[in-house]
Amino acid sequence: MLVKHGMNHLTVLNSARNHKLATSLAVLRRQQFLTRVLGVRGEDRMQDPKFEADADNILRAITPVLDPTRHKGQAGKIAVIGGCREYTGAPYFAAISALKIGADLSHVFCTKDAASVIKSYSPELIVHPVLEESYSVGDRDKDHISRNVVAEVDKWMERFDCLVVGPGLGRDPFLLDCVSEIMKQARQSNVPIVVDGDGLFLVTNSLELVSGYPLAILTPNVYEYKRLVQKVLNCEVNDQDAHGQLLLLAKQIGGVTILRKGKSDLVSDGEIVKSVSIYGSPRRCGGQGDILSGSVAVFLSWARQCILADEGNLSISPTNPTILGCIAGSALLRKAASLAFENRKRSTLTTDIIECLGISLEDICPAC
Ligand SMILES: NC(=O)C1=CN([C@@H]2O[C@H](COP(=O)(O)OP(=O)(O)OC[C@H]3O[C@@H](n4cnc5c(N)ncnc54)[C@H](O)[C@@H]3O)[C@@H](O)[C@H]2O)[C@@H](O)CC1
Ligand SMILES: Nc1ncnc2c1ncn2[C@@H]1O[C@H](COP(=O)(O)OP(=O)(O)OP(=O)(O)O)[C@@H](O)[C@H]1O
Ligand SMILES: [Mg+2]
Repeated sequence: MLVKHGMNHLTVLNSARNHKLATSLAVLRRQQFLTRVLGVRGEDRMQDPKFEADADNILRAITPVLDPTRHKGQAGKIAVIGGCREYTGAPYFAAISALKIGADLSHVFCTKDAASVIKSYSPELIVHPVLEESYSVGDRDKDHISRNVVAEVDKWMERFDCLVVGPGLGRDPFLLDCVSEIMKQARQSNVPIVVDGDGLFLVTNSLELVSGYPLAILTPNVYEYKRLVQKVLNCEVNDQDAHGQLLLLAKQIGGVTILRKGKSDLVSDGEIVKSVSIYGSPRRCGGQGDILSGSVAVFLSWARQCILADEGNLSISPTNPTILGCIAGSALLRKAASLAFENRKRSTLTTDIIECLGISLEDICPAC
């Protein structure tokens, strides 16, 4: 085929090398330009040490001691809204991560197709097959079905310390309408919401669901962040002023907390910006964001408990529980990913990282 086009392997290799060289030169020139203009390399500004969170101390401060007088439920009850025909892994990863970190109960609200599959992954999860997609509803009374779906989740709502909306949710319009109603109920009950994956697709198109809700956390990956920036700020992602843009974005959505995932994780509530740059893993296998959303939900719940118990005298800063939850979740995931990679190298998978969550937390705050 190559010969047919008048190229042999050597010419292809040379042209590939030349292309690589030209790209490297272009990157170098751009970095030199930024260094001249900004005084610091653009990428490095995202890892400026003065913004780096004191993640270990935060983890120590908010992780509850294993007190024998506590009863089941006090270490956290998390619910994941997600899981459909296509995706069963994502809600499982989020929900099981919450348990592995130390939450007492982890629920999953998903479609009927997904439920038995998720149950078969683990008997530890409480799985509710309540969500419906358009294909299963057909011409039946959609209003009636929607009311039932929302009521099924709502009867549990008061018990939850945090909802995670989106891992493996899919994008079916009827299902997303029901989830919008569930989010409104959660907000009315003052239940914190971590929005991830397809939940971000929903929220980006219906910002009013989270706008002005201080207990909402958005955890966008690179594409989800791009879509959010385009929608809210009407511009492109600006990595030269990543902190400023994230601050502005969080402020524009009424002070929600945003955890921008990437080489460094950046967190802002519209007032401050913090970064977590602990070395994680070079493996980018799918599912790591799901571990993060489940972890953030648990740490946010623990941070809120701590703040209530200490009546605001927490010895760490910042003190916003959503920011604390994001920092703790991000740091723990990165430590676990690093440990898993040490053992598994290129074959590191999300399930390997989940197995390292416990030991990674143990290293920072021993159970006894
Ligand atoms: N095992 C599982 O069940 C998993 C399910 N997941 C779920 O899958 C659903 C979809 O999430 P994804 O993060 O995969 O989202 P997308 O389906 O939007 O993106 C999938 C991939 O497509 C590419 N892509 C997306 N937008 C792009 C763009 N604008 N330009 C170029 N490339 C682009 C990227 O490589 C991206 O990682 C979510 O519900 C998520 O929670 C993921 O969490 C991964 C694991
Ligand atoms: N380039 C990177 N270098 C180091 N860590 C990264 C990098 N990109 C992402 N991460 C880490 O991986 C975690 C998951 O981020 P990622 O962007 O993979 O999420 P995601 O695409 O939503 O994942 P999922 O597949 O679960 O949907 C983040 O907390 C982040 O710390
Ligand atoms: Mg994701």
